[in-house]
Amino acid sequence: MRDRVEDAFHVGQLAVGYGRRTIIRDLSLPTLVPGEVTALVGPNGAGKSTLLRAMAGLIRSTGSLRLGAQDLRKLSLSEHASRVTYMPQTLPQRVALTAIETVIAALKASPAGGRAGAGSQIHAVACATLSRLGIEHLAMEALDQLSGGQRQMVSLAQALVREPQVLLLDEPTSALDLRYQHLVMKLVRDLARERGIVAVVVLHDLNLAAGWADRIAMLSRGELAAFGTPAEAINAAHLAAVYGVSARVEQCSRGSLQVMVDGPA
Ligand SMILES: Nc1ncnc2c1ncn2[C@@H]1O[C@H](COP(=O)(O)OP(=O)(O)OP(=O)(O)O)[C@@H](O)[C@H]1O
Repeated sequence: MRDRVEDAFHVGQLAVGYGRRTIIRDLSLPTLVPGEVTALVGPNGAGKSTLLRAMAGLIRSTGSLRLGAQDLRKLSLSEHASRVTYMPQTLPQRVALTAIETVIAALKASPAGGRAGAGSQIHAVACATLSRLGIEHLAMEALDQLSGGQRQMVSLAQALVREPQVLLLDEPTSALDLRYQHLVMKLVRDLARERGIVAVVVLHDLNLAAGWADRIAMLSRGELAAFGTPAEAINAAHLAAVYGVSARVEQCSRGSLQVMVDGPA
């Protein structure tokens, strides 16, 4: 298990933009600790993907990005990527490879591939990852013949097999049916706990976020509007201010939060 302090992820005074347009200005997050899942939520265009890509080192930003004592800005992009894995919103290219081949390729390209050792072990690790996601039956299917949701699951397998310290998932459930949405969120939560991963997941479904995330980071126009446990961050006042909706947030008989939107505020 990773150490909560040594392997915590720190994002401080981050500023990100495209050309001259600033999207995120002076954004700091409370420390993200290993073993916890943070759901990054907010309206369209709030800057969620931009923030995730900056955390992954894929777009230029200023401010502080640290993993424990390690300043991520001092690392090469590949070193950064070996610690912080980013799964983009866009689905994998329709390449002429099977699902298992794409997972093996991702594993071989990461330090986890070196740790896995020989070819047969690499194959076993890739198979185990597909099984854990409940998609072992897709192993020999050509990626370009899979549905959008199935390709999203393979993309997630590619991210998980790299064994990152920080896992950044941009809308990993957007193309999934109900069962797989919950299966993916449960898996991310379980893996975060088991392996001490810092997981940040962009979600639009607030009920999914409230059900599976330890923390909610609510973004509005490039700024952090709320951060805390689901009960702290998701409430009628925040939903009205950030999303412009009139909503009720109630606890269901099993204890989880339920968001009911009555309409535009
Ligand atoms: N490559 C880009 N070049 C220029 N502007 C961009 C680029 N990507 C995003 N933007 C702008 O940055 C702002 C934030 O976009 P971003 O994709 O980060 O939002 P988001 O919160 O992830 O939205 P959504 O929920 O719709 O995916 C938007 O105004 C968008 O137009």
